[in-house]
Amino acid sequence: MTKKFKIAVIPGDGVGKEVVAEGIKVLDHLAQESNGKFEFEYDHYPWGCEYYLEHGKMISDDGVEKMRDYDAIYFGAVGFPGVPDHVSLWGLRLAICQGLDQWANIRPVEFLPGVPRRITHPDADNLNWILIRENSEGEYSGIGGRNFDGRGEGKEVAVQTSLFTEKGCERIIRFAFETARTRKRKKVTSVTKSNAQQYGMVLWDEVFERVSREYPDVETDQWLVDAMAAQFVMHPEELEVVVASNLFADILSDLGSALSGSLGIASSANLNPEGRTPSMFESVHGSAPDIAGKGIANPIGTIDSASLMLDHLGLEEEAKALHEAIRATTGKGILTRDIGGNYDTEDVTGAIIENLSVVTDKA
Ligand SMILES: NC(=O)c1ccc[n+]([C@@H]2O[C@H](COP(=O)([O-])OP(=O)(O)OC[C@H]3O[C@@H](n4cnc5c(N)ncnc54)[C@H](O)[C@@H]3O)[C@@H](O)[C@H]2O)c1
Ligand SMILES: O=C(O)C[C@@H](O)C(=O)O
Ligand SMILES: [K+]
Ligand SMILES: [Mn+2]
Repeated sequence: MTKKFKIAVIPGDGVGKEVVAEGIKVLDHLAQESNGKFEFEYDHYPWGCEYYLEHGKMISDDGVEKMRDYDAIYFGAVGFPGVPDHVSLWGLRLAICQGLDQWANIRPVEFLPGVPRRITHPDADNLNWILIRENSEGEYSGIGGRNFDGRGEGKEVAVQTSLFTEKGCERIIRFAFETARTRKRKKVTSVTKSNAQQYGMVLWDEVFERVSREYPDVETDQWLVDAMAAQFVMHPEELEVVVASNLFADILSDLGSALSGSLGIASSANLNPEGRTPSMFESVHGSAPDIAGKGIANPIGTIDSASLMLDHLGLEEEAKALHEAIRATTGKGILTRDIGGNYDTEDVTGAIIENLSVVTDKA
């Protein structure tokens, strides 16, 4: 019997629209070639900054609730000049991630063959680490305010509060340890700034130490975020599973992707690990207004996120084949401009689809 997966598609803004269209081509190809094993049924949602300019909101009132009907959400990117970034981000990505309690955001840092990397490590081909971003609280609690009594120009104040709960820390830290158990080295590095952030991040550290005692088979390491940024560059071979707060992991994931070549190749999954709600798959990068509409965006981050989605849907073989096809494509030098090539978005997708047939024929 054919398995049917219902996918909500939210291309969003800027290059998000371009790269999601490419990801759908790849998914369609896989479904076509599956000999009736599975198919995808997509619903496209027009949410984003254009929608906001027309309707005064980033997503329809029942939008987040509607997402519960799907097996997964495939997301592009949000944000575009003309709508303040905090309005677009809170109105769409965070509304969905927090509304559906997608509390674990996984962001692999991968060194693809043929992609010039900005790291001098002699064994860069074998580097491969994964960032685990707390995705529900921390610096993204949204607690705060401005202009409490209209103090007037030059006297404004703003309060922005982080929220760390023991439950929130524990579930993401435990998730990191469980992830480490599935990997080669079995090592978790926890990143905080608990010298300066003496409440929330000290709580995080305490939870880390407590949970780590339940995983004696997993090696642990703890770093302050500033030193960790340097470690990313100096000793990437020491990294395997890196767990950090919402904001720190956000920043470190851009650093990791840049070291591996470009923001354009980094994939991610916003997971509700309990499976109570659908998870959302998207690139790490944003809407890239500087290159939007030119057909030159790198589609790999979004296509590789589709591979994470396939894996999540139980299509492990297809996920692996897609990932291998991406590696074969970069290995052959089919690269967009951000990674030193001259190919357009569609060329890369075409090559991935071509390589996919080669990979699946071999299997
Ligand atoms: N998850 C998301 O939807 C998400 C993530 C990051 C930023 N944003 C939003 O996106 C907008 C732009 O943010 P930004 O400029 O800080 O970050 P960005 O990731 O959009 O772009 C940063 C740089 O990386 C390049 N880049 C990004 N994706 C690329 C791709 N696929 N191929 C080639 N080059 C690529 C861009 O051209 C740009 O020079 C803002 O509104 C921001 O809030 C959204
Ligand atoms: O931090 C965010 O939520 C926006 C963006 O920078 C991201 O990485 O998804
Ligand atoms: K994105
Ligand atoms: Mn980011």
